[in-house]
Amino acid sequence: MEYQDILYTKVDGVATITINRPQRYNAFRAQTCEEMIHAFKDADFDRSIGVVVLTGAGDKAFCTGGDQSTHEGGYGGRGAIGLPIEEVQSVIRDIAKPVIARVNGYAIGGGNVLVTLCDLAIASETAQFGQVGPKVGSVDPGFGTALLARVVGEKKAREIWYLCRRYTAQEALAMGLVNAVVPPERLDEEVRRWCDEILEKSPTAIALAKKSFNVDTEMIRGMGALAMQALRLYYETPESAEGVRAFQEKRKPDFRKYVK
Ligand SMILES: CC(C)(COP(=O)(O)OP(=O)(O)OC[C@H]1O[C@@H](n2cnc3c(N)ncnc32)[C@H](O)[C@@H]1OP(=O)(O)O)[C@@H](O)C(=O)NCCC(=O)NCCSC(=O)c1cc(O)c2ccccc2c1O
Repeated sequence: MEYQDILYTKVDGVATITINRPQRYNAFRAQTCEEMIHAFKDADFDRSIGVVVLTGAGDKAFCTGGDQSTHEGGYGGRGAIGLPIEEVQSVIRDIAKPVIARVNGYAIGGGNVLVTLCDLAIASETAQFGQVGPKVGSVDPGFGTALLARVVGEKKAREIWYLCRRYTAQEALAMGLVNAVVPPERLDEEVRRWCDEILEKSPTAIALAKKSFNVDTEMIRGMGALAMQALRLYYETPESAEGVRAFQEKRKPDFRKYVK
């Protein structure tokens, strides 16, 4: 597969997938998801690879979720919402190798979900985290909500989704969303150090550990699949459209008339 939206490199046992859409703050569209799925599978099948790093191009954003400029009641590609994001989420969990999020900037919306899903996360001091779904007419009521609650606790996860605030890297560390925070100039070195420590370990033991960690939260995948069908219907409503339009028009959304 020829990649347009991602960069994919392999160096000394580490595969790095970089979402390469800095002009869109590394938001993903359908094409980006297809390429990420392909690259993760390649890394899984490649016996020279022991760890996968997921990151974003540039220093502004790790990933800001779905590309709102391609969102018109759906994202126009494959799957229930026109974006096979549930397959990206699944492949991160399913590959037998640890995935480390190298969080170099904004991890917002679906980008924050990716951080939640990665086995480990190392953030630059400049990174910012948060959810925006209820502000922009969307929600990820699967791994986005339920797995987040497992990672940061119920109260914090509800705060993150209901208030849509932004959190600093230090706050993300305190809530357990990331494993380490370093100055931006030390990010690559720190990520490599963590990768090298993993690469020294038994790959079979690591794979068994990863798969065993997944078991406890596996039912969330089913919840997410159901949610995608519901989201398809939600995206067709004026309420969801108001959120997308407000983001595109750089104004506050007006959802009050949709209170049930
Ligand atoms: C990321 C921000 C907090 C940055 O704010 P800031 O004020 O610093 O900068 P701007 O807002 O001016 O943004 C700069 C520039 O980037 C463009 N941009 C940023 N994010 C996106 C995006 N996601 N899509 C398209 N473009 C984006 C922005 O338009 C500006 O471009 P200009 O040309 O105007 O300069 C802030 O930008 C922000 O809050 N972004 C919103 C992010 C967003 O709405 N994301 C989508 C949420 S929905 C989602 O991600 C999602 C993901 C999933 O995985 C799901 C899975 C299952 C179900 C649902 C899912 C889902 O809904």
